[in-house]
Amino acid sequence: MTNITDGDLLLKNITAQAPFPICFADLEKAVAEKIEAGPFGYIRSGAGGEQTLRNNRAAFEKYSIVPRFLNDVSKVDTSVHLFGKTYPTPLLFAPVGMNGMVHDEGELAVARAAQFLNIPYIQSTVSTFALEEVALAAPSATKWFQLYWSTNEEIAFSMATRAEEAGFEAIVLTVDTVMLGWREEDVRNQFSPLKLGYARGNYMNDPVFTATLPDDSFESYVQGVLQNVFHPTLNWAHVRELKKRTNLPILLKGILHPEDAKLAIDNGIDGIIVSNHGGRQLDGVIGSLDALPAIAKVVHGQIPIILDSGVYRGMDALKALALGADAVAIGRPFVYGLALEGQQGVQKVMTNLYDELKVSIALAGATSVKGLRNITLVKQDGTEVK
Ligand SMILES: Cc1cc2nc3c(=O)[nH]c(=O)nc-3n(C[C@H](O)[C@H](O)[C@H](O)COP(=O)(O)O)c2cc1C
Ligand SMILES: O=C(O)C(=O)c1ccccc1
Repeated sequence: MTNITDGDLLLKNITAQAPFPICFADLEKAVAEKIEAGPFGYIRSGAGGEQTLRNNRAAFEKYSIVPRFLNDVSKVDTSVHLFGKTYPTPLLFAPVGMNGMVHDEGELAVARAAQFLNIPYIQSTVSTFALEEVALAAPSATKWFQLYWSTNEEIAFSMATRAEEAGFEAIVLTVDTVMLGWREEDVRNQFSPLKLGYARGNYMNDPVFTATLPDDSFESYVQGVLQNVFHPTLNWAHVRELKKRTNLPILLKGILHPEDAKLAIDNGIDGIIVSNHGGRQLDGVIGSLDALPAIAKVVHGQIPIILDSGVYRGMDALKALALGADAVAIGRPFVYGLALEGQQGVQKVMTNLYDELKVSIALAGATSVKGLRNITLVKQDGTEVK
């Protein structure tokens, strides 16, 4: 429970000694000026002509909040309950690979920020640091492991087992990246972080993976990762097999169709992440927020729904929560914070999102995350959507 009468949540940003970018556009601009075009383009861009990337933002802009007043909103409860634990805020760290591209401490810095803020951290398969290193760096953070299936599926099972042994509390199987999207900006910049070795963290120390390599040269590792990380055969039978091989709850990340959400429930999946991978996979795809209402209808509270792709403000989070998400995951914003100021930068970005969310919930006339479901949203044309 946050007491909103504590003071002006914005003031600490105004009196800050060293100003820090306050919104997504400012963050992006600052990072563009700080890091090289290759890594910056890799992080910023979407696939193809970036229609999906634009759809994500357009979807948020299409919905308007119709606030209610004269409720006492002095106390706002932003807490959320997920898989048996309560967190102070409905925000999560989306899995983002290869953090070593923008900061030497990479995922370690992000996981430490997650621990400090008590926000669940989802570590990517293609991280610069190994999951065991992250577990050591942030032992009390809630950690989930994002799994990319492997062509050699024993590698996938090995990683899932390692995650469980290292104290990770859920497996997030990403289903939208069976091959890499058509990323034109990376062609322009002639940039591949995979080829530079930024994705080796979890592979280097995997006994099943290393046993498949001809030698321990850098080139063999990189080739091994490339051969395994893309896995176009992935299907529901693999999901069922994974369920047998792990005791952890499984979430599917990248669900956009209500039928797939239904199949996830039918297959005993524990949660879904409505996402189009931040517009980085198939171009021309529905904005994730636009996909949410139909999915929320089918899921009907049976399993938690997390949404990502384009949540760049507290007010965006509010809209997703009002339309049926239980929590939202943040991608690029925290990566930009990491690039600018490491762990401190990640904390500043997430704290600003959280503070803006608190202010927005209160100003919309609600006093809790659940209460947002009663807030009226209208679409651009004025039609009431809920
Ligand atoms: C640089 C970068 C790397 C990513 N790597 C992964 C990954 O390894 N696994 C994954 O499931 N999603 C990955 N994603 C997608 C994010 O988890 C998330 O879906 C997306 O960033 C959300 O959109 P947003 O950046 O607009 O917040 C990556 C995104 C970015 C920007
Ligand atoms: O860049 C990404 O979005 C991503 O998810 C990914 C997937 C496989 C290998 C490297 C990155």
